[in-house]
Amino acid sequence: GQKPLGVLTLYTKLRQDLPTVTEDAIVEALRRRFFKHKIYTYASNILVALNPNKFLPAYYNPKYVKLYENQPLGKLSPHIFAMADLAYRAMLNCKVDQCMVMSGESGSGKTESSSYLVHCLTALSQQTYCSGMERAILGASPVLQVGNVMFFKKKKTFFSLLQFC
Ligand SMILES: Nc1ncnc2c1ncn2[C@@H]1O[C@H](COP(=O)(O)OP(=O)(O)OP(=O)(O)O)[C@@H](O)[C@H]1O
Repeated sequence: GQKPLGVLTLYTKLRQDLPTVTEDAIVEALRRRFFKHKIYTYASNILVALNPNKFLPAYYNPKYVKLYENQPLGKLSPHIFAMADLAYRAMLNCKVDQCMVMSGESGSGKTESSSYLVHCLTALSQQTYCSGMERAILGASPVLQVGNVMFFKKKKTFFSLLQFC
């Protein structure tokens, strides 16, 4: 296969896309992408999501959960499912609680993005590699939302999605 994009390559790619890193250059790069209906952009391992204010079916086809599964960040085009997969895999591999923080002004899409993350995490956790026992535990531990924090449980590790504006 294809050589995965490492952090260095990603950085080089960013440098190519943004020869001068100023606020104007960043906004302009995001604007150019937005007009091509590309609402997701990586800044290193952070995902910047722009609110398209309309449903973009091309992004959320369920097959993309599978496509982004277990892929190094940056190999495929930026996507919220890639972030879900990254955190999910870190939880499974390192057996350490994971926390995803979503920050943005009111109306920027935090709640909407949370539901895409929940959708993807739920799908990932129902994959066939889950043992029957894990599935039983998952089934008994539905996602819990307390205020702006959503919790998932998988074995002894917790998942939380935090939102703030
Ligand atoms: N990825 C997206 N695709 C389609 N529509 C979106 C997306 N993100 C946001 N929206 C639209 O923008 C609206 C506002 O988004 P959302 O409610 O998620 O904002 P928020 O950041 O949670 O706001 P608040 O902080 O006020 O709760 C949504 O109701 C939805 O119509």
